[in-house]
Amino acid sequence: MSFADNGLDDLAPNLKSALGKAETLIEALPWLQRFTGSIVVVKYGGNAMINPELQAAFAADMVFLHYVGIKPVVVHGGGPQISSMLAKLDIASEFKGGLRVTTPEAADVVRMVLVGQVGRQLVGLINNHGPFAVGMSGEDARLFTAKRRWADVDGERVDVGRVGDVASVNTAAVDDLIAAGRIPVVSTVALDHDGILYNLNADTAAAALAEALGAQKLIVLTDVEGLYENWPDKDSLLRQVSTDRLAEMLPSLQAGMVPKMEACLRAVKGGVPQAHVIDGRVPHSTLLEVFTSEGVGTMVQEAK
Ligand SMILES: Nc1ncnc2c1ncn2[C@@H]1O[C@H](COP(=O)(O)OP(=O)(O)O)[C@@H](O)[C@H]1O
Ligand SMILES: CC(=O)N[C@@H](CCC(=O)OP(=O)(O)O)C(=O)O
Repeated sequence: MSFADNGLDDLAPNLKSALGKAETLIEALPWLQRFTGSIVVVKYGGNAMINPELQAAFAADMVFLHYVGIKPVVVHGGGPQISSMLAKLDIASEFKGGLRVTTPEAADVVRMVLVGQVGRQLVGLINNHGPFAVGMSGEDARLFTAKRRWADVDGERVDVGRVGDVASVNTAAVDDLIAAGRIPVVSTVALDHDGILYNLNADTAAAALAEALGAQKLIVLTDVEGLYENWPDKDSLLRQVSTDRLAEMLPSLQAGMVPKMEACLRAVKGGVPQAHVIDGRVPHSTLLEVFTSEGVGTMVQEAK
């Protein structure tokens, strides 16, 4: 029963509205109890960084999580930002199986854009609230060691150049930052054992990091409401999908959804209890996911 329905009809409108806010806060209580002290890995996709207001709202959400005792770790993308820089530099670029075909020259541009632009900007927005965010790339303290990755195009293994998978994760530096009350902001480039630079898909890297950190949740912000069973039929949004069903669906998925849903599957199979794909175009969608009973987007979990 809501406060407003509780025989309080003659209350002044401002007090009614305040009671509504109290209701919202109290709805968060079970979720605060459940997630306080937990690590939540949040992947912020380049397509969800639509405008400065949304980016600022995202940054505020991370700081909110921090203040309520949740430990957010941000892994950011930047696909559109990389594409626009490659176009400016007149370097051709295409995707195969959801992965960017990456020449050595393009890998340098990926590093420049992710580490030097997108990561910096996010760190700055979070730090508008206090000295919380520290940016790092997969190269720093050898967070990720990369190994070469091939794309899967209609069941065929396709060479996409300097695209890496995560061979191993060394969480030491991220652990230190979390222990110091900081918010790590991770850019997804990494070196392999021979020191060669690789471009990691940010969903893939976020999943590997969530698994290695023992995160309670992986939240992936993108530019659709979630996973649609029959894309692009907007009535086919899945609110929940089991790992078994997702594994069956994977071969039929298209474009960016392929690495994204592979990543969610990998995280949950690797012990992360829940992975969520949510709409980053909605301000504060992360808070809606974590603190409301109905959540938002698509949740992936093991079949019970
Ligand atoms: N089954 C599906 N459900 C939802 N989106 C899909 C599906 N299949 C393909 N897509 C496409 O995948 C896109 C998200 O992937 P991507 O562009 O790589 O996002 P991001 O930059 O957030 O990682 C959506 O905008 C949509 O066009
Ligand atoms: C190998 C590969 O495709 N890497 C991605 C890295 C950035 C990324 O993943 O960004 P989004 O999350 O915004 O898609 C790329 O070059 O676009």
